[in-house]
Amino acid sequence: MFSKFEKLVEPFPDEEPVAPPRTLFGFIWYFARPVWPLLVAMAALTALISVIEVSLFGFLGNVVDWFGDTPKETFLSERGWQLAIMGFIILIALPGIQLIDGLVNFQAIFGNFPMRFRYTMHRWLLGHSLSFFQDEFAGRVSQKLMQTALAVRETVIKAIDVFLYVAVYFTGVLVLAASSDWKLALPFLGWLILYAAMLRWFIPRLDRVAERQADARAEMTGRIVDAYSNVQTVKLFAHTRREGDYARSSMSGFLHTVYGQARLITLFVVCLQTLNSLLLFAVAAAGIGLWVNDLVTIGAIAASVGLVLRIHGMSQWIMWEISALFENIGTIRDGMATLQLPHAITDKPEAKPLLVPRGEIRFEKVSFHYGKGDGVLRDFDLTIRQGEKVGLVGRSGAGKSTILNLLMRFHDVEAGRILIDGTDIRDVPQESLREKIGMVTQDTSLLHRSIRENVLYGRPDAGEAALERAIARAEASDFIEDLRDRDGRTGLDAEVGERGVKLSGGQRQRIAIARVMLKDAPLLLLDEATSALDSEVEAAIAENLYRLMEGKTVIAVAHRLSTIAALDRLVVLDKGAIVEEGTHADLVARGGLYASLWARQVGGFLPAGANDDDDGASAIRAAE
Ligand SMILES: Nc1ncnc2c1ncn2[C@@H]1O[C@H](COP(=O)(O)OP(=O)(O)OP(=O)(O)O)[C@@H](O)[C@H]1O
Repeated sequence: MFSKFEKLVEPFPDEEPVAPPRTLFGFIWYFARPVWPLLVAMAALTALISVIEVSLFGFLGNVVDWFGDTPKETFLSERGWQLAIMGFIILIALPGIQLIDGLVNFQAIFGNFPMRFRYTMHRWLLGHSLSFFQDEFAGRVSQKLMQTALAVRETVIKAIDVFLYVAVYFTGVLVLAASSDWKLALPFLGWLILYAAMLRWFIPRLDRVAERQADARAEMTGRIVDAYSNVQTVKLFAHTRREGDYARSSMSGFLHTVYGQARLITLFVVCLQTLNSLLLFAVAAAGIGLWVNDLVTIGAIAASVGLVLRIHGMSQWIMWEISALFENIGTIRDGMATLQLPHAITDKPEAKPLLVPRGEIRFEKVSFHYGKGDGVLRDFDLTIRQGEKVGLVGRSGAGKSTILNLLMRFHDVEAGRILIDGTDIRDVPQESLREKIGMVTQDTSLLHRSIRENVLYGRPDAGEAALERAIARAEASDFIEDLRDRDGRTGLDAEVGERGVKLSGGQRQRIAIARVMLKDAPLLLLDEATSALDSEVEAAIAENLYRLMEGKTVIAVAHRLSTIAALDRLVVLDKGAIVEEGTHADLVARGGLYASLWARQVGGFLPAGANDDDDGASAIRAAE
């Protein structure tokens, strides 16, 4: 029975996720729509339970009246069948309905609904461009994903539960009281009006305080997380105490909002108790007055007092449910600001996979400034022929990484175009573009998985032999053999820790190189690909790296010029424009920017032979 209900909602739908709607209602409905029949069923069951509960009080009143007007001898024969029906409702029908309600609520919706949200939105978020994740903290995005999923579920369920239950229940109460005498309904009506006024006054205030509290909580958590994630800097500057004080000021800001909230709660509880006492008093007084004048029966008074006591407990519940509802709506609004952002870089619907028969890369009048209007790349032209190996050289901030990132389409160019074998990279699916490019970056963070999974990321279907060959070519076999993680897994199966922190920078970079070797894509981008390696390992890898470059078009960026001096052509950038081009020997001979950069790297003088028109190899040796 449980599993039948658990299968009513598919938590992992196949459909490709699309941008969720921008309005609050649209956003909630987008996720609620697939389960609407269950929500309708839940609403109907809630209404039914509510009607039964009120009618139980009505029945209680009748029983009290029967005690007075039916002789004991004939009581069972006269009232037996009515008692049996009520017994059936109490013992069989009500628990049965509550069971179905529970199955729909907990088995079908409770777990599946938020998981469906998370799965859909996670896939949507993964489609965002790199700059989305650079602007947002990863932790913040994932927290929003988790929280908003629960908030959407709670909002939908609470909205049905509270509003429907309350509407049906109070209508039932008024009808029941009025059916004895309309005057008996007056205290309930009065209570309802005052209660609504109270909610109107308290809820917006609680809502505002909850919003301030959420901000204060985010600030407090942010400061604490910042300190933990930069703990090395904190220790380096011996600022442990200062960090404590820094967090303390945000903690006291948070505490302030808690005090504000607690004051409102105390005030609310006192007001509600007073109102409920007034209701009890008014119903009892009205009941006695009406009974004295023979206008109502004892049973009606018993039923009314029963209802008052029930309302006593319920009114507090409603208040918390409504303020929780507002809190959840606040969470959704907050989450929506991040989750519904449209993808900045999208594939054209008619995009066809990229084909790279030759591997020519062409930048045509490319301008790009990270949306700042100016200052990074302007009218940049560069053609890299099939199989050519080009090194990009320039001072820090010249725009080298930007060029590689544009080619990967991590950002879209603001003007001009980038062509691969004549195809504009905006006309092909991003995945097919990136499948054709192998890239090793300076700051390699690994996935929090095993070494094997990290390397296989380059080509998930690669066999064991190919995997081991790639690792050997990246000079990574030795250190991998010695690895052991906390759970005792060794070698390729050892986990690397979050972002690969348990490995040295050079080890991480070798894994990244192995991954790209395994991928074996026709275009290769190396952005400071060997910067974290010591000279010995770098020299050992260099040969394999050159072998990997064979037949591929390569763009390499390196500050250590010796690592790229031997490439076919060096392109020297300054402030986003090409200022020099040529082989290492040409450029050194020219005595321009490259020559001065090179001279500084080899110790303030040009090495012997650097001016000769060799392939730069002697210069490299001199620089080492
Ligand atoms: N995500 C970004 N948002 C805004 N501006 C950026 C961003 N990334 C880089 N920049 C700016 O673009 C310019 C070029 O940066 P880029 O990283 O391409 O230079 P680089 O030549 O690779 O430098 P380095 O050698 O230090 O890595 C710099 O002025 C930098 O501040």
